[in-house]
Amino acid sequence: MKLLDGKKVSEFILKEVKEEIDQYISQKHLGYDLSRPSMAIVLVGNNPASESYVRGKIKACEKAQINHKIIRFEEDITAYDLLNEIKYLNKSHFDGFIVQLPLPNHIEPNSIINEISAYKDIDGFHPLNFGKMALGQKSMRPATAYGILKLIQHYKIPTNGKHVVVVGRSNIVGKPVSIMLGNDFDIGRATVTSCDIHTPKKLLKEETQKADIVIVAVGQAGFLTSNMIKEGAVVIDVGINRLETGKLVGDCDFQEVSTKAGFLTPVPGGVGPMTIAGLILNTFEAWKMKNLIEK
Ligand SMILES: Nc1nc2c(c(=O)[nH]1)N[C@@H](CN(C=O)c1ccc(C(=O)N[C@@H](CCC(=O)O)C(=O)O)cc1)CN2
Ligand SMILES: [Mg+2]
Repeated sequence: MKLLDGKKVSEFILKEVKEEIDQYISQKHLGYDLSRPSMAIVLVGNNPASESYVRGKIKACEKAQINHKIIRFEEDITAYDLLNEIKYLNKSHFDGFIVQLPLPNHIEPNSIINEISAYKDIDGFHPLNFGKMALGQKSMRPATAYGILKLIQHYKIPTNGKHVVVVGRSNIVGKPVSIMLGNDFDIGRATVTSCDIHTPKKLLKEETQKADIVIVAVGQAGFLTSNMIKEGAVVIDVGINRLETGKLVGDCDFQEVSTKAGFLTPVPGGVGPMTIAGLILNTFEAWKMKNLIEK
């Protein structure tokens, strides 16, 4: 079994992005002095997991030399005030921004996401970007799904004509990764089956046992066991579950699955860092679009 080292691949991507930015700036595209890309992160409340992910995003910005700012709000901010901040950020100098999820229960996330300028939506969550992604058009792509495709690409794992089973259909992971792997691109052209936590376990097992690639994103420790996969399968574990012991685990029974899978992402160090790499790639793309480097 080979580990798919998301930590290493993400470091590689951040370095590459930094160097490409350096190059564009030194070339003075269209004769202008370009400033480096910039991102803002809106963080509401003090959810410890969100704090940790945001720290990861800041570290990645530092490595790629992307300017960054955290904009913090108290847990009890109103949806109205948060929307006003979004409207301000849409017009600001930031090339892109995100609203860290989850939001407090009194704020409906779609009412906020839908107001983000599609040009600055570096999470790729806005309906315009999601729609373009689904149609196979150039767009900002949901960061986790984008990161998973980059990981598959890095390890030269074929997807063309392969059977992929995605377990989980959230808007930020399961749904976009299913669509992207079914699109007509090099990293795509797969036969994709979309399942979730409601798929009867017997049917789910029949599907996953046939899969060349299983992507599991359900948020349940120990959900995917070795009797659910075929020998040599590629297993991509998107889960992040913190056990009572404090240990961080994915959705796979790692010990079991690692004896049977051909490739497997660890948790931590697999998909998580690739999510952040996807965000950095989107920021780079938003910056290039703004500066007319790419349309
Ligand atoms: N606005 C967004 N909110 C959320 C997203 C998102 O893409 N945009 N995704 C998740 C959380 N997430 C990014 O925000 C995220 C999750 C995990 C990691 C990560 O690097 N995990 C590490 C372990 C970190 C730890 O020790 O806690 C790993 O797997 O190695 C990065 C980003 C929900 N919200
Ligand atoms: Mg999902």
